Formats: sequence, C-alpha cells, structure tokens
Amino acid sequence: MYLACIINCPAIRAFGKHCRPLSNIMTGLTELSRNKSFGGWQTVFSHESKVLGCTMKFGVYLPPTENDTENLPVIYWLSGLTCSEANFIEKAGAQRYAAEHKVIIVNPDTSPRGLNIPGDSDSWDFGVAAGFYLNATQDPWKNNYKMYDYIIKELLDLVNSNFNTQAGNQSIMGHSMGGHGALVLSLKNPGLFKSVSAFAPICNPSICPWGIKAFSGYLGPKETGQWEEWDATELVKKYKGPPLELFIDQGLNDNFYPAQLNPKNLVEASKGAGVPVIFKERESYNHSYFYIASFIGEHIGYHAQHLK
Ligand SMILES: N[C@@H](CCC(=O)N[C@@H](CS)C(=O)NCC(=O)O)C(=O)O
Repeated sequence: MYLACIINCPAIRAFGKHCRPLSNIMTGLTELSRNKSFGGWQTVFSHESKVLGCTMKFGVYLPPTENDTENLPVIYWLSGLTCSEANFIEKAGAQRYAAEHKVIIVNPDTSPRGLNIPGDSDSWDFGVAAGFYLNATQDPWKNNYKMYDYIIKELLDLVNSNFNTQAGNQSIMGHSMGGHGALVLSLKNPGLFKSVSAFAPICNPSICPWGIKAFSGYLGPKETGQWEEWDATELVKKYKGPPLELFIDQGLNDNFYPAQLNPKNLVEASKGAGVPVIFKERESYNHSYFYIASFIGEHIGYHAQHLK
C-alpha cells in the first residue's frame, strides 16, 4: 500500500528519467525544485549532511535519455565566493551542453549554511559561501567547515546511490574558489576524477589575499605546514598517479587577475612536475558568469571526451 502510494504519487511520476524515487526517499533527499530544460530536468535537492552538521542543497541536471535505466557519467561543478548552488544553475547555461553530451551535472553549495557560528557572515570572502573546499583544523570552524570531506566522502556516495550514474566515471570543474577546489580535489585523489578544468581558479592560495585570509582562519598560521596541502601549485609538485591534464581557463580582463589567481605559478610548477597543462587565455573576458557561459560548452565537451 505504502509502496503503491509512493510509486503513484504524481510528483514522483512526473520527475522523469534518471531518478530512483524510492531510494531518494530512503536516503533522505528532499526535492526542492524541478524544471524541464533541454529535454532533461534541472533539479535542486536538500539533505541533512552528517559531515557538515547542517542542511545542504545541491543541483543535479539530468539529461534526456532513451530509457530509465541508462547509467551516465557525472561532472561536478564547484562554485566561487559568494555563490550558492543557484548561481551556476541560473547563469552558466550548462544544461544545453550536458543534454548534448548526455552527462549529469552536480553542483553543491560553497559552504555549510545556517549554523550561525560567530563571525561566519562578517565578510563575503570567509565563512558562509567561502568554505574553500578544505577541512578546517581551527576553532570555531573545524567541526563544520569540512567541504573537502563533504564532497569526497558524502556527496559522491549520495549521488551514486540516488541517481543512475556510472559510479567512478566522473570529472570535476569549477570557478575561482571552486576552480581551486576542483584542482585540489583531483590532485589529492589521483584517479578519482577522469579530468579536471577550472575557470579563473585561485591557483596559489598561499600567496594571494583571499587564500591567506581563508587559510589563516581555517588552518592557522602558515608555519603549521598545512597550507601546502591545500594549494594546487604545491600539490602538483608531488602529484603521483594516473596521467592527469590540468585545463586552466583565464579571462584577461578579470579584475582579480593576476593578483588573486596566479595561474602562471601553477603552469610553471606543473611543467616542472611533468604534469601537462592546457592554459587558455581569453582576451577581454572578465571574472563573471558571462565569461563562464561563453566557454562552458567547450569545458563540458572536454570532460565528455574523458568520460566516454
Ligand atoms: N563580491 C565580490 C565579487 C565576488 C565574485 O566575483 N564572486 C564570483 C566567484 S569568485 C561569483 O561567481 N559571483 C557570483 C555571480 O557572479 O553570480 C566583489 O564585490 O568584488
């Protein structure tokens, strides 16, 4: 009776392909919104995160498929400072290309929310919407500000157990702070992601104002030796694992370039470490989602090649 009721629920039937409604209910996902887009569905879910100790939202774009059982690869997108899951969904224009290449896109929020830790909303580049995709070690952040563990240990499993994915066939990309996150997550987990790309990433956070502020607060002083564990320019020097190419994209009219972003430091370090880099410089483009939307198709196409 209960099962029949769930299966016949119009909201669940209307959800469309690529979702296992029963397991969604069982694993505690709540569907917040669903919009048809390019033949597929742009959805937003919330769930109670054990790792972060708060309710989190994330977007899932489900492309159209021939049948309900087809498993598809996933591309993860990590957003930048001040963003929630909404910015990418509404501004990047990724749905068209995800539908074309038949890939699922998952995009989480950028920090824990709703905890009201003293000081978490005092500035736009630290605390809420500025989690930096690391595991904090300092009070009062260390119990909740663990975006690295959230993505690696919780979100990937949650996505693979609730959607028709090809588990293990996944790539990652991001913007600015999220570009830093994409690079760090792939360099720290050799082989976990088939490919990585980044728009205007913070490439050497240990030496730029955003990174120094975040690392000092979340990790403590540089002298503790923790900063280099979260800095792509340092991590690439000791990368050992399956071949990994770094696709770095940079607008040349970006007001944060080069001081906050420093892509050339990463390009040089990668060359020294024998890690190949594609470095694309885009004349006249700035840091905004207008820039991202202009090249997101190229990035999704790049990842789709690696996910075949
Ligand atoms: N608030 C900052 C800008 C922050 C910013 O540019 N954030 C980027 C990521 S680093 C972003 O994606 N913003 C949200 C948006 O453009 O929708 C400022 O006023 O300078």
